[in-house]
Amino acid sequence: MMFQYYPQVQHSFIYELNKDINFAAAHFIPAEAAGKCSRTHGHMYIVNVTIGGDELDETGILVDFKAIKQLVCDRYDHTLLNEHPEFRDCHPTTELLAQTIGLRIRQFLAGKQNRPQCLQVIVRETPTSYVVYRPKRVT
Ligand SMILES: Nc1nc2c(c(=O)[nH]1)N=C([C@H](O)[C@H](O)COP(=O)(O)OP(=O)(O)OP(=O)(O)O)CN2
Ligand SMILES: [Zn+2]
Repeated sequence: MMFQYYPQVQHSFIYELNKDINFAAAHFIPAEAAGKCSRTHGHMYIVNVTIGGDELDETGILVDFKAIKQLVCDRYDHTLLNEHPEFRDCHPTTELLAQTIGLRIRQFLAGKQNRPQCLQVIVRETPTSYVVYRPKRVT
């Protein structure tokens, strides 16, 4: 496992949890401007999710690391991203994948009594390209 430098997100929560997730997927960007990326190709996506909160649950955790991994991998690992309904009307760019993962995690966390918040999602598509998505805070 490679340890990486991650951009930090500012917050005042007591707890901050980070989960690294890797998955393999294919995609294509069906736009003339995308050049070679308009052809189907694959990536080993590297995702980092940051979650904050002030309260732990009855088990003593903010949120289960495994649950965060499953949310992402069960949906996207070894799939063609373009075939998912969330990318029917938009392209599976790094930006929109990060946003989609962020929204998915936010929906999952909304059901938790201890109210953890998704603070940041980083999606690395290649060794030289990554996007940081920071959802607007709901207060
Ligand atoms: N802002 C974005 N730009 C590009 C995206 C994207 O999602 N958002 N995606 C691509 C392609 O999908 C491509 O897979 C990644 O492109 P790139 O970083 O250019 O890949 P390289 O390995 O060729 O990078 P080098 O640093 O030149 O080796 C393109 N752009
Ligand atoms: Zn690509």
